[in-house]
Amino acid sequence: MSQTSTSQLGASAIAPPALPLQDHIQSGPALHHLEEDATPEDSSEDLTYPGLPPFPSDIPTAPLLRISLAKLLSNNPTEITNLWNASRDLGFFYLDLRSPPSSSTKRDSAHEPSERNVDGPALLSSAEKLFKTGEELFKLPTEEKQRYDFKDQGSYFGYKGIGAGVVDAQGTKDRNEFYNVSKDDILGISEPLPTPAMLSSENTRERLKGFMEGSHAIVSFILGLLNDKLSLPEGKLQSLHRLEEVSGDQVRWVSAPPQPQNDQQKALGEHTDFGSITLLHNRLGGLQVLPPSSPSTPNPEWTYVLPLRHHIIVNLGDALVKLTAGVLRSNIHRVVSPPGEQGKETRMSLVYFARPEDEVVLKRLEGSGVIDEKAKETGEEEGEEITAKEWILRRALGRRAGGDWKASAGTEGERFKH
Ligand SMILES: O=C(O)CCC(=O)C(=O)O
Ligand SMILES: [Fe+2]
Repeated sequence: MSQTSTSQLGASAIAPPALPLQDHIQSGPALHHLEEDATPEDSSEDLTYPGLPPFPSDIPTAPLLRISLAKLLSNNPTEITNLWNASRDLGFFYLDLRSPPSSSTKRDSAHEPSERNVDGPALLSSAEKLFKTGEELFKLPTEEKQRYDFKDQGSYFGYKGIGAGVVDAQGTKDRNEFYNVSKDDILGISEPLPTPAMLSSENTRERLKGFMEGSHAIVSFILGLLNDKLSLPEGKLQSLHRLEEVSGDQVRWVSAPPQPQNDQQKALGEHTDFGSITLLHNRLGGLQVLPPSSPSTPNPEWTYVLPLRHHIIVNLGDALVKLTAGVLRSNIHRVVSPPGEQGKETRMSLVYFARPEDEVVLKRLEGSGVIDEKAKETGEEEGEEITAKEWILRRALGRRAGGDWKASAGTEGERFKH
């Protein structure tokens, strides 16, 4: 296969020419370049969201690699290398969920168990419907939504109102509301939690079930590819994330109303995600990442992630950092007001958070030379023994108003150590 290597910052790697991207932030030499295979991107594609103001063309955006799920499914080695590099360098990438454009990317191994239920277009249409559900959900009166805040019962599932979370150590209130739905509840693995009537209808539960199964299938598929690259024993990562086992996996709707022009606070404070893999459906800007520092970028700057239609944003969380001694990266991100005209809209995201099963102890996995090598290189000591359940509860509730901000820190501090 002919391969050319272009800069990771090249526009074709990130966004189509229809969305002119200015000089991107200078990312350091530590970042890998995008490997491109012989299939060129369709330059006529329009990746803006219809009916929404466009993301301003003069604002720099982060150099996330665009990876095609169809190419991953067809075992395209270049695409798999890009996935591996993105997972180590930035821990964030776009995943194009569209069907293969031509027979050249037909799945030749679609019957592998790890690929069952992997269906990008179906996930996109299911997300479309759930966006509408989310819009209706947040229209409910605040007092009604408030009845489903279960923080006092030690649970992060259910509702979190605007200002019920904090964005920094000073306790500044957040500017968004969440609704978290547990995978175990929807799949009948745990007792159902009380919900507003619109979420308990059979229709909505079926829709959520399909979305959770489809999201989980993509997560397992990605975990399988990472497992191979890490040279872990066959199926190891997937075995820690079984759909039918008890875990903190959840769907979250996030909604932030427009903010006053003269008072733009962070909607969601800086954080790394707690779990393993996050699949994020975004339509408006506002998400920002802090690119990894390197000798050429001593002062990394918060940089917007441009939402791309037909794509999701995938990011890795702390659990994978802990399991791999930092081979995989969980990058800091936050949410601010969408820029320009987009700031006049209510910003909603739909997220699937995949986490290790509750009882998985988050410590370095055995059986991988890549992980052993990394641990040796960084001198990583075996840290505290904490289960996924304890870790996620501590992190999630510590970011609520009145929680312990310091104790709820994630792996982001680690990056400054090495
Ligand atoms: O809304 C977004 O774009 C990101 C939300 C997020 O980072 C989170 O809920 O962990
Ligand atoms: Fe996040």
